[in-house]
Amino acid sequence: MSRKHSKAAVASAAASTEGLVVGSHGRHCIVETEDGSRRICHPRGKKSQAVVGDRVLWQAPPPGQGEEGTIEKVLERSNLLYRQDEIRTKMFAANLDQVLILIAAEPVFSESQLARALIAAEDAGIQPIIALNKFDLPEAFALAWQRLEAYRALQRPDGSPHYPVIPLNLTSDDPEQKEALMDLLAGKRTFVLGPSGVGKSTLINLLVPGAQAATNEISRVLNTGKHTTTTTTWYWMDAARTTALIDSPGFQEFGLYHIAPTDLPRCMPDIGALADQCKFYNCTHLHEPGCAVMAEVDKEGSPHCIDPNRYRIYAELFDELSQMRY
Ligand SMILES: Nc1nc2c(ncn2[C@@H]2O[C@H](COP(=O)(O)OP(=O)(O)OP(=O)(O)O)[C@@H](O)[C@H]2O)c(=O)[nH]1
Ligand SMILES: [Zn+2]
Repeated sequence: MSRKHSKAAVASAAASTEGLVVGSHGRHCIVETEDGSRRICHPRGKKSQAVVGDRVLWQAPPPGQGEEGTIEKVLERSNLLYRQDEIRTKMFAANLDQVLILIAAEPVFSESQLARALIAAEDAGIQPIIALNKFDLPEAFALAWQRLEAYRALQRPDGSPHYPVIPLNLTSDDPEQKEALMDLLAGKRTFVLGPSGVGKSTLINLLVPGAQAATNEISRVLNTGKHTTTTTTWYWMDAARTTALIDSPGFQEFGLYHIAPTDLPRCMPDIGALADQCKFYNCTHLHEPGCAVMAEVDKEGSPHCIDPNRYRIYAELFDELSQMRY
């Protein structure tokens, strides 16, 4: 082989291929190629640290050097869902269409955690859907549904619901419920977020044929002899690979350190709808005279009435995010 030819051969062997990150564990990832096959890849450097949902350019190893590839480049993301506290940033997933926030009649959900998840999704520009599971527990469900009233009432300027809020009973095999869920998810990449015990595994098993097998496969591939902790997992719901559910481990605290306190109204639509009518353009809506937001808190009968719990969450977050900054 001429020198020129061998150079070309090396270049083509080392050519990068596009792939989708479908699993991650620590710093390594599982990349799915166009033909659906999967392999472990390691980031080349700090800049190529990928998360589930990322499109990446990856390279196979040179012949004789095993199966594991390298991620050369993370392609530009359309969005990234993450949380951040004083110490670290935790990236959930990238390039999402929707976040399904799953809560349940039991265990009782934290409204503050729900509000935080909604704020993070708004900030990332990802459509949130709230699903309240376990409607077969009538008393607890009625209470929880009531607690969601402020969320159910939120509307976009055209009168459509700002957050779809859907009741579920995931232990039932009602075909209509399944069909409605399929319709909601069809053709989209949906990240499932929710505390422990709400029914995330039940949801995945209901909608993803062979989910357990897929999970086992990912653990098998990732488990290189070490103990494998929970990971974020991508599931295709259809053979054509157009609809995806992404499941992640639960979390304790949802830090929003990446959001400036003055950005909160933009991410809380009920507050944001009034924020530009305050007397002062830089009103914090906490104490200023002529504040249009404060005037509407718990104002019965007003179409712009702000739920007092929502306002309390706003004020607490404003305080928390301001303190973290100084
Ligand atoms: N009554 C009732 N129980 C449900 C429903 N959906 C799920 N469960 C039960 O709730 C419990 C928790 O469900 P999982 O699917 O394991 O919840 P998870 O969110 O995956 O929880 P973790 O594994 O802890 O993250 C299980 O015992 C389920 O059988 C429902 O609609 N009604
Ligand atoms: Zn104000």
